[in-house]
Amino acid sequence: MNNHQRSASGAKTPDVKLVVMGRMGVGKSALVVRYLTRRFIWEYDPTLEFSYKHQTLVDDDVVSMEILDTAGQLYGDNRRQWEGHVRWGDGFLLVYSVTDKQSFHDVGRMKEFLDEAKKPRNVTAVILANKMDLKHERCISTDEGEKLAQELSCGYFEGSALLGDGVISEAIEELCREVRRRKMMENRTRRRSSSQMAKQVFSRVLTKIYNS
Ligand SMILES: Nc1nc2c(ncn2[C@@H]2O[C@H](COP(=O)(O)OP(=O)(O)OP(=O)(O)O)[C@@H](O)[C@H]2O)c(=O)[nH]1
Repeated sequence: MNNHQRSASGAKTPDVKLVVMGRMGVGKSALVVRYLTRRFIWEYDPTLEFSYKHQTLVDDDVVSMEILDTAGQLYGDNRRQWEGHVRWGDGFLLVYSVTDKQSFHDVGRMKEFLDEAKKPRNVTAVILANKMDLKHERCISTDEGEKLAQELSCGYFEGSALLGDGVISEAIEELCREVRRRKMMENRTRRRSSSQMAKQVFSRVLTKIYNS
């Protein structure tokens, strides 16, 4: 895997691991770099995957995250590598370009792939429609985007890495919130079942003592 590590803030082990997915050229790298640096860079090496560590405030809590900006197709020879990404990730940002119909259709396939790979757990994902600045080339409407998001049970955001309208931050914060909420619930369930188990063991021991 051509996966390079870059640390944007020297962050510690991440609380939240995010994977950015989407068809080639939809603007994944532009969005991630915009989020981390507030700058727009026109060209990136399309063959490379990068992961970035970052810390931010979400609802007044410091959250450390690692963001994996993926590259390449979901299917074919890379399938194993993708399954690894999916197992690694807690939350998924599914990006399409409003100027590229195929990238819109790919979102459904990506979600299907995630659901399959994460079974039986639910997948935490949001959809981000990018390149909203290209109004004259737009071929996917807001209604279509919202409908898809509803069908796939994902949050929906639309914006532009070029304009840097803050939408990428909103989408990432929403993902962080959802991932942390899920983790908290899972921990609570785990704690509850281990304390129930401890109670059962304790009561079995007491019964044995009582009967002997
Ligand atoms: N007009 C406009 N162009 C954008 C926007 N976001 C990205 N681009 C351009 O779209 C092209 C592809 O952007 P990338 O960020 O490399 O896309 P990617 O999804 O990471 O592509 P791969 O790494 O090949 O999968 C570049 O030329 C970007 O400058 C946007 O919001 N508006």
